[in-house]
Amino acid sequence: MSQFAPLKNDTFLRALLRQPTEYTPLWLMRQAGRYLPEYRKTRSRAGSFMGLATNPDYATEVTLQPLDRFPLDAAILFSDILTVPDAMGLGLYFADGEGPKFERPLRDEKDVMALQSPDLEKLDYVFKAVTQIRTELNGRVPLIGFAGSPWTLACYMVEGQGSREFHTVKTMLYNRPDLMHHVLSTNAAAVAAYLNAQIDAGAQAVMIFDSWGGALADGAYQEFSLNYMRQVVSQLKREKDGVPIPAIVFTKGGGLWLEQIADIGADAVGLDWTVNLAEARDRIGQRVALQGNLDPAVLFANPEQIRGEVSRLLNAYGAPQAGNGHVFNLGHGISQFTPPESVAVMVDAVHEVSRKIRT
Ligand SMILES: Cc1c2[nH]c(c1CCC(=O)O)Cc1[nH]c(c(CCC(=O)O)c1C)Cc1[nH]c(c(CCC(=O)O)c1C)Cc1[nH]c(c(C)c1CCC(=O)O)C2
Repeated sequence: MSQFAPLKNDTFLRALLRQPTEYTPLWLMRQAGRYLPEYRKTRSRAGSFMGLATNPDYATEVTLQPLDRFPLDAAILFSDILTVPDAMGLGLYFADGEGPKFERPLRDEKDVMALQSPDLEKLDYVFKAVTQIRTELNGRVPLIGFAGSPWTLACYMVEGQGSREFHTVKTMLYNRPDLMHHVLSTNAAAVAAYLNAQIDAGAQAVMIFDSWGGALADGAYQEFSLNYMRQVVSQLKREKDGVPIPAIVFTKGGGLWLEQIADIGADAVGLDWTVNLAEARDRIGQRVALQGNLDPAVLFANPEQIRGEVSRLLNAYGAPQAGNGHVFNLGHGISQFTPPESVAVMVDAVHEVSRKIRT
């Protein structure tokens, strides 16, 4: 028996498991974030992004904010993928107005060989937040846990920050593939342990974000990103208290490799907005559920256009049939400049139009 309240809305979990649903469930990548004035308020009280993420009370508060505004079908833990390399000792910080950075990036053989899977104690604030969020959700909707892919984490760990060209990490990949593989297998072990601890703490589905897999060449993608996501997925707990825990994998820019991504053992594959949803359904929709894939920029348009684009996507997928399933989402994280009213229009349109398509 679970210590948590029973789920009142399990539409999201059923869609991931390719079971019938009355409508298409949705949630949004980065649904808790700067486009919400209440998020900005809590963030200024906390002082910084990490101040929010490391305090389970704040993390719970901001996780629930988008759900109080919109009838979304899932909550996602408020945290960041870079908490794992931080716990490995790389020293994560956010400089004002810039993205995330590491004080001690992996620069040479000595740095790489010293890398170890982190003591999960150091990430206890994450697991505490998971349990507190699940408790306060009180069965409203399922809670998603997440982690970065081994490759995407390695990009930040070697570059020391975000990058456009990935000069440093790709130099290591081609020049010293042995070192690259050492980083990636350490990351894979860390990510699997981290996701399993989130599942133990109460996460009801998990997602692996491979934001930079699409920066790799064909061949390199399979060797340096996909292989390690497969390792992670194969080590995940797929059940808790007798209930399945679905796993979602998302490679941004992975459209060319959908069949291979669908083959690594996850329940669902996330799609960015460059992918045609009807084609993706035909290619892999009987093997995995699909999640996506509205261009986040659609939310800058007027309500009529938003409803039109939502309807176009839902119709491209069509009515889910036996053996397939669709979770609506954006093709990448929501922009901080999104008007919250546009999100309300989109959420209502997804529920309304998808009910109609089913009848
Ligand atoms: C690459 C990556 C990161 N973080 C993440 C990824 C993978 C997904 C993707 O590709 O977007 C994942 C992430 N980051 C965050 C979440 C929270 C859950 C959610 O609501 O989806 C998730 C799932 C919060 C966050 N993580 C961050 C913010 C903004 C920080 C702030 O409040 O100032 C949020 C809400 C910071 C962050 N963290 C990261 C970056 C590049 C940034 C800066 C982004 C920016 O400035 O827009 C690394």
